[in-house]
Amino acid sequence: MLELNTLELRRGHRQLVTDLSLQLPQGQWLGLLGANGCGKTSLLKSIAGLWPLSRGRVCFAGASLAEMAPLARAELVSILVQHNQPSGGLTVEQTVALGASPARGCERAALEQVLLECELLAMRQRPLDSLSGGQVQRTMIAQALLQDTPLLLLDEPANHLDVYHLYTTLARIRQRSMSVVASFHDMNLAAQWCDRLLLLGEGRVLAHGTPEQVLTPSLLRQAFRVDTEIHTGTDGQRQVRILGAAR
Ligand SMILES: Nc1ncnc2c1ncn2[C@@H]1O[C@H](COP(=O)(O)OP(=O)(O)OP(=O)(O)O)[C@@H](O)[C@H]1O
Repeated sequence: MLELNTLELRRGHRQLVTDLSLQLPQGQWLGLLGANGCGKTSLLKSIAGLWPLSRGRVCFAGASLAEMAPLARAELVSILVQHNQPSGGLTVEQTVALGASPARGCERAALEQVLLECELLAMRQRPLDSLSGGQVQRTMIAQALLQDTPLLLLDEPANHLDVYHLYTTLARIRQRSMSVVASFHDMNLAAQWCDRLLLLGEGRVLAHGTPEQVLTPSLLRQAFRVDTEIHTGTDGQRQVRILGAAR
């Protein structure tokens, strides 16, 4: 179980999140939504212990992540960050292997498995800086999966991925029964994959709940300054159609 207890998050003088408390049961997915600059990446980094909270605690399985030694934390949490710059000369396989647990080392079978899952076997020897954006993204997702942690943080997992690779990658992560906190710009994608959504804006949490509770025209107008129409599919899933800038 991931627990966020009375979190407050700031960047410089700007307050991004205040008084955020929630619990995410093991295996569930929480989607972060909100306009550019509202604090999705900062919140993910704070959960991972990469950016300090101004107040509050993040606990996983009852232990405070910030108070844990970095190696112990790396056994529990992995993070996919945005704007990955391919580092000089490493191949796909070498880059994925960097995700290996320092305690357990790089287990061959686990490495082969994630290369297979992320459909990287055919390009395993290619230098990362020779790949397309989507191929780099799949490599970085494979690196995070090799860590094999119970909590996975994904900053815009959809970046650069075509619809086939996006769907199959998320479906394979789903099969692993990890808890996931992921930021999305596509609200329909978030509604499809997440059990709960957290909508950020105006320096606070605008809403937290199921996709049905969060994806409403009034909340989306407040968060994104757009008018929307919400449909419910035959499978009961929320579908948002953007009508235009709010009038
Ligand atoms: N390294 C930094 N130093 C100072 N301020 C930063 C830094 N990174 C982000 N910020 C600021 O913190 C705020 C939140 O940024 P953050 O990247 O968390 O937003 P976001 O919701 O992920 O945005 P986007 O949708 O554009 O990716 C923004 O105002 C941003 O300018």
